Amino acid sequence: MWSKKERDPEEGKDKEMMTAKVVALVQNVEYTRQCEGMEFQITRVLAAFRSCISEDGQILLKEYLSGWKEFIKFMDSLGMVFGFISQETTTKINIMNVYLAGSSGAEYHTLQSMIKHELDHGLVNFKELPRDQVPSGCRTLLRLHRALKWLEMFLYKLSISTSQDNTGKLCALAYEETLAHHHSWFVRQAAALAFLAMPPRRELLQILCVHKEEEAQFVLSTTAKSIIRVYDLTQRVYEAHGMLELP
Ligand SMILES: CCCCCCCC/C=C\CCCCCCCC(=O)N[C@@H](COP(=O)(O)O)[C@H](O)/C=C/CCCCCCCCCCCCC
Repeated sequence: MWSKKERDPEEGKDKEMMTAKVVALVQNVEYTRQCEGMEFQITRVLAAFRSCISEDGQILLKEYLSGWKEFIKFMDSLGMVFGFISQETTTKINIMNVYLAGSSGAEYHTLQSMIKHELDHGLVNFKELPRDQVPSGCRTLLRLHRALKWLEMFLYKLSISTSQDNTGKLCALAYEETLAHHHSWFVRQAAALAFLAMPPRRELLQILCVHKEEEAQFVLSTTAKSIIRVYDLTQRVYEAHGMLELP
């Protein structure tokens, strides 16, 4: 897995290196030309996750969710087999958007303000999920947060893979190590079937507008590191409030 130094390239001199790498990728004329016309663009994921941590260390929910909306385009490009995953992600994003657009929308500007608002108003259920209530923003975002760990693990495995590796197996291994224990038996079976339909590595990299091996490592590791920063900060905030196991 990514080393500690790699996990937080924003510290010290690595901050300039990380920012320079992201800028280099986004401004790479040849790379961005390769992406023209593509529905899913990894550079939009980069931009979203790079911009969702404010200067004072807040997680900006609008930007966070815009990164997830780009992920849905990726899943939709993989076909119907991934439809239930895409639909589930859309459902979670829609719940969040109702809160961001609602009468208390200002309280949902950041993860931290959302947690304070929902705790202050007794909106977070620590014991069970009442079926007759809209799930809280804290609980809903936690589900997306957990999935980011899967993505981090999958991107890492993909970044060190070769053309001989089976991407479905990489998906499944990352899923077993991160998300599976949060899911029901039925969901785990459905996910396992979806992984069988994962396109080969070469096709996946084409969706990422990557046509050279050396580009793959750079694009995947740069993307992963922008996601890791958000994941790690979100994890610390949830942990500080004892909210990592919200039902
Ligand atoms: C080459 C890489 C480019 C990056 C693009 C990757 C985009 C995909 C990123 C993440 C996809 C996973 C999102 C799934 C959200 C799951 C939320 C969740 O856990 N929901 C469960 C719990 O919710 P509650 O029931 O407690 O409300 C829900 O029960 C599960 C529903 C079924 C869907 C879960 C399937 C999880 C599969 C994870 C592997 C994703 C494979 C995507 C392949 C691109």
